[in-house]
Amino acid sequence: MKNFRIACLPGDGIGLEVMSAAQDVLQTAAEIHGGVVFDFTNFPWGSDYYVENGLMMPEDGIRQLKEFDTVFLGAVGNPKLVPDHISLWGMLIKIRRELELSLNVRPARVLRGIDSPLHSPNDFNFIVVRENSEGEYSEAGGVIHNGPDEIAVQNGIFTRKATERAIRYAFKLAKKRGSKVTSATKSNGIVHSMPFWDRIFNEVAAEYPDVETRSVHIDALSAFLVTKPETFDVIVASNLFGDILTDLGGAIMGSIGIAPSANLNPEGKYPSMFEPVHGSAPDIAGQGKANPLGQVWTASMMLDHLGLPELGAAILEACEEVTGEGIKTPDIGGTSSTEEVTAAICSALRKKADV
Ligand SMILES: NC(=O)c1ccc[n+]([C@@H]2O[C@H](COP(=O)([O-])OP(=O)(O)OC[C@H]3O[C@@H](n4cnc5c(N)ncnc54)[C@H](O)[C@@H]3O)[C@@H](O)[C@H]2O)c1
Ligand SMILES: O=C(O)C[C@@H](O)C(=O)O
Ligand SMILES: [K+]
Ligand SMILES: [Mn+2]
Repeated sequence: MKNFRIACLPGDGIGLEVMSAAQDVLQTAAEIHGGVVFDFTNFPWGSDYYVENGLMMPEDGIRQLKEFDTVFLGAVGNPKLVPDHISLWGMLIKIRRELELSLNVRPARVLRGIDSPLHSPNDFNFIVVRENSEGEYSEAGGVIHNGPDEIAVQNGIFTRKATERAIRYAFKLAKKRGSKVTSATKSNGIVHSMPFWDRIFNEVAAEYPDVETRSVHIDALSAFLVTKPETFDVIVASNLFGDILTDLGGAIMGSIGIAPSANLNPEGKYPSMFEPVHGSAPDIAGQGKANPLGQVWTASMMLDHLGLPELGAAILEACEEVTGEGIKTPDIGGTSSTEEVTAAICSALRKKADV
């Protein structure tokens, strides 16, 4: 029996609902496999924890997470209780930084039975590699003076090391997937960091002459993801651009509630963290309407990472069987609840074990 220790951080809002769903699916996957155990430890960190303790997670929280094989997170944020920049930087971004999760990998593709809002989605299948440690997400800056003289300064940080790491990972991924890399730039408007980004992209591209490359300004790239998403394979983007492109990726799949992500520590020095792209969705929290597919697909990516790719693939196939049968939450045009979709995925998985 192989035992995997998984630190689970449901977080806030629908994070709790989709986490419980994904844990049920993972337990079912372990049952049908027969040779693995997923040992979940749930941590109650998040906005409610903040109200009680003045922190999103305990002082030694990062040290606790380092003891696990992976971290599995739902969503963080409850703007009624805690300002969003405090909740995000106090937990999600803190974990990304302190566990050195410098890459955020976010696929988007057409899933069976889910209608894209696009007229001709043409079976797109792309993956965004988001630089996850710096860029536009930076603490460098501040606010000075008051009243009409008040000034806010926010500096973007682009290091050669992190830029090159993200771009190189994108090329390695493209070699595996067999096709091309698109770089998200904005070197016409952002005059220092983006020409620097382009220069490093071109340097790395020169080492991969057999991979087709192009640089596209982020504004045009956003439009192309709507008009011809099937022309993209791997897209590499800075932290903010990658953030925006991946909600767009979710939207063209049918809902941002479907999109998964892996926050990777590329050297394996610390555990990697897996979380869906979406947030805590306060508008639907507690109503049983949350789409569990983003968290469940994220679980499938986590199994790939843990060396169980067949089990990961079985989970994703089970999801597509269920959506193919029309068992879906309201965000993708269905009438089923989170629990009904989850139960259907678990029973589709059990059926696989019977054959
Ligand atoms: N990684 C994260 O934990 C993360 C990501 C984004 C936003 N947030 C936080 O979440 C809170 C809400 O942010 P937001 O409203 O901008 O983004 P959001 O992703 O929470 O919600 C945007 C819209 O998508 C819908 N949606 C999202 N996930 C869904 C799902 N699984 N099923 C069905 N519908 C779903 C919501 O109902 C809402 O209408 C804020 O506090 C924000 O900071 C956290
Ligand atoms: O990185 C962020 O800004 C938080 C959230 O929007 C995300 O995409 O993970
Ligand atoms: K999330
Ligand atoms: Mn986002």
